[in-house]
Amino acid sequence: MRIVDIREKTVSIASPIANAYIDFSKMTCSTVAVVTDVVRDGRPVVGFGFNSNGRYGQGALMRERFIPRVLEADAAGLVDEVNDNLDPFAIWRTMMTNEKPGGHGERSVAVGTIDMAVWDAVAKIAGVPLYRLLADRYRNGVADRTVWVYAAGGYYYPGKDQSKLKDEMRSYLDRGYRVVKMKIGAVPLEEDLRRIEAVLEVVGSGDRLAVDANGRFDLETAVAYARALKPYGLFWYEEAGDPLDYALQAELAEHYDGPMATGENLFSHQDARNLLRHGGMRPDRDYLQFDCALSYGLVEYMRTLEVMEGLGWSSRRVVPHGGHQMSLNIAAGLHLGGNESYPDVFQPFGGFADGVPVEDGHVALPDVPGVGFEAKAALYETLRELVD
Ligand SMILES: O=C([O-])CC(=O)C(=O)O
Ligand SMILES: [Mg+2]
Repeated sequence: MRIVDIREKTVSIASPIANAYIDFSKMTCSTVAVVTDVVRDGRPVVGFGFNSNGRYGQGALMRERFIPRVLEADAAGLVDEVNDNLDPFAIWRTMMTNEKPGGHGERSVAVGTIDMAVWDAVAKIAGVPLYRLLADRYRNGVADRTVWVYAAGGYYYPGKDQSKLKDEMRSYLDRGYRVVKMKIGAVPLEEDLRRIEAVLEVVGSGDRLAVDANGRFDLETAVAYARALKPYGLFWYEEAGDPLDYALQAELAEHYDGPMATGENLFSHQDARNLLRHGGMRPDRDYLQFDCALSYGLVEYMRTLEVMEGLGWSSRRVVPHGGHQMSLNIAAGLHLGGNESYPDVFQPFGGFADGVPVEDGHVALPDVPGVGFEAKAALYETLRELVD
């Protein structure tokens, strides 16, 4: 059993939307196919992966370092004899050969994307959905039947007035979501408060609305927003300051007793550990948003979950960033608290399996081998381009 090829391609996910820090007018992402010599249903098993929005395609790093290391390795060393399958941990170690610690910038995205494709292949070789494989291997066979999801959107874009923002949020509720998320921080506080109040008119109460500043604020601005947001009783206040400014996050907690969320821009278990040690995050109410597709994949994610456990955090406090099916599988199989969803943006990568409705804020997973990409037609069409 061996990996015979790993292919990658950079695809556009450009759109006119903006958050408080970046616009997505030139956004790209990598797609990856891990081609194996294992045959199922008369065809070679191919695992697919892609990286989440917000970091660009990582083709150069994959081509120059990570793909050659896997293809040049002794194939026997990448096999999990016990499970008669590929070994994602051995493949991960091979990819990370001769990589120094620290500085988790873009390579964590490159490795995370290949790792997603490896796990897709592993679950396909086993003939089961990935969440089932994870629950069987690591959670005594118990998987969550459905996963709580919230609808992320509410971006800034040219010509978007409050009535359009309200229409967007109403359409999420119509599609079964109970909690929605909108961007803040790209306009003055007073204007954001008017936008928030417009959305509250649609969703009804603060506990159905999360806001996301995308790391834009200095401490003073973060605190000013905290004071203004407090009376709304929001679902969470996300990424107020720079993702690596743990002191800011800790100080902010002194001014805001409602739930806060952060972590989408932390790409390793060491960074996650620093946040939990020094960021003042509160395990009884705050949320962690680590995204495997940006942070060295599921192999590293398991280390992050271990770090959390060691520091007294339930895995249920994790609601990953990224709105992709990989995190949805991890959520169901490893008992996370939920998953982000982008019903309208970042297509075809956002959203879940076709024909599986969101009901009362929860979504079920399709019963197909692997991550479930084949159950999302528009996405599968894009991924297939790597092998057709
Ligand atoms: O706008 C983005 O970069 C995405 C983001 O923060 C989120 O989904 O939480
Ligand atoms: Mg965010």
